[in-house]
Amino acid sequence: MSTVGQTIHCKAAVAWEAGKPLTIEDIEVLPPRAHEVRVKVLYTGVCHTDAYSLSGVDPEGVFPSILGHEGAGIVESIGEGVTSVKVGDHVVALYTAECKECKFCKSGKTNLCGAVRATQGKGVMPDGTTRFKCRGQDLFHFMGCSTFAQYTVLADVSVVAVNPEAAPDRTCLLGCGITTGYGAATITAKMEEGANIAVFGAGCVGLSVVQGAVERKAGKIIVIDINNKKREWAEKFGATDFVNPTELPEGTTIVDKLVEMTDGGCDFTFDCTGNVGVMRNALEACHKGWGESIIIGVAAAGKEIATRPFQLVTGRVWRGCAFGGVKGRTQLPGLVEDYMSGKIRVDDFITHRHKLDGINTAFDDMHAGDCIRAVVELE
Ligand SMILES: NC(=O)C1=CN([C@@H]2O[C@H](COP(=O)(O)OP(=O)(O)OC[C@H]3O[C@@H](n4cnc5c(N)ncnc54)[C@H](OP(=O)(O)O)[C@@H]3O)[C@@H](O)[C@H]2O)C=CC1
Ligand SMILES: N[C@@H](CCC(=O)N[C@@H](CSC=O)C(=O)NCC(=O)O)C(=O)O
Ligand SMILES: [Zn+2]
Ligand SMILES: [Zn+2]
Repeated sequence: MSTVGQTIHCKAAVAWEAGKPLTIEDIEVLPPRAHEVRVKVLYTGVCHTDAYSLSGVDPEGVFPSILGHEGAGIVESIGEGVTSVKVGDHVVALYTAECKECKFCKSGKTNLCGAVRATQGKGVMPDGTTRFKCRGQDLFHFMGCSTFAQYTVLADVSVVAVNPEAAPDRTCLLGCGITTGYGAATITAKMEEGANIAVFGAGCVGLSVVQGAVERKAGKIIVIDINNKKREWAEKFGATDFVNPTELPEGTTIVDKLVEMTDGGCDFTFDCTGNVGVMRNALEACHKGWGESIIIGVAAAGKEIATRPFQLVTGRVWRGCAFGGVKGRTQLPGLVEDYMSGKIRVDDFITHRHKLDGINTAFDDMHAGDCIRAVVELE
């Protein structure tokens, strides 16, 4: 029986309040309205940002909500006016929308898009309402995606169709972590061959920066992580060096160490931890005159970055990027093809797998230190 135009009853992992485990609930998913797409979610990754928002430190965190933003699935139905995808398309959810018409999209200077960002940050669809109900209550959306549900509704600008031959338990990871790191290295950083780089934090994002740097033929690719288990991971993805900052000799800082290893400082550094102290080290480990530090990590509400302005006066550059600077609708299908052809590694990132009812274990995995990405099957 067709579900088109009907409310769908299905399961979802609901975040009722900050800091509490998710609970598996029967929810109602309303039909998509104009310029919206309803997607049967097949797989979702669990990103550090989901844990960040669930913890309660995200200024945009609203509850009750359905988290998840690293998802892949199949279009179940479309609302009026949707032309960019059709029923049956294999799609990836985009937390960085691309409308192709707004000031941002037309600027050619950024992958950020202004079309749905304001409502997305409030946990609602562009018309200000939600498409989820549970126990008689509305549930908020998350990052325009809400992939911890068997069905979700997204704005059409927040969905991209990809090669249906690509396995959705892999393409879901291109919806955030891998694309973010790979894009930061290959799009945001204008990395020349032989550049010396340092990557702070060897999770999915950091290791993806490493694979992007290898692709750009960087020189030294130094990974810094406080967890020694990450050394093997870093080397597997092509890092030339690994440093655990907690094991440096007394009196030697991580900045001293990196400056010494790179004859004066790195050409590019990347923060993939979300720790503002690490962000400062990453900036100060850059080469005088030209070194660029790219902030990727998401820091908690109230946290601020600091450095001596002299660091910038003397030519170091602080910048940041969302989704690696990748334009989702324009560029993600190509990245999926790059995965299919073996140019981008995805399979290696999957260390843990769960069914929807094991989703809280996926959050525990993330904190246990031996997890790069847990993939959750929605069926
Ligand atoms: N800007 C954007 O578009 C995006 C940003 N993010 C953000 O990027 C960051 C990384 O995400 P993800 O890879 O999923 O996270 P992970 O938790 O998988 O990886 C973070 C890594 O950093 C390590 N780490 C923690 N503290 C330090 C420190 N002081 N020095 C060095 N290493 C440290 C962690 O070690 P341990 O294993 O011991 O915890 C872990 O290996 C997060 O802040 C996330 O919110 C994610 C996606 C997109
Ligand atoms: N809601 C947070 C900001 C969180 C944030 O910076 N998100 C990143 C993506 S993290 C993905 O895992 C991002 O894309 N930022 C740009 C954006 O427009 O949201 C807060 O308010 O601090
Ligand atoms: Zn993410
Ligand atoms: Zn736009």
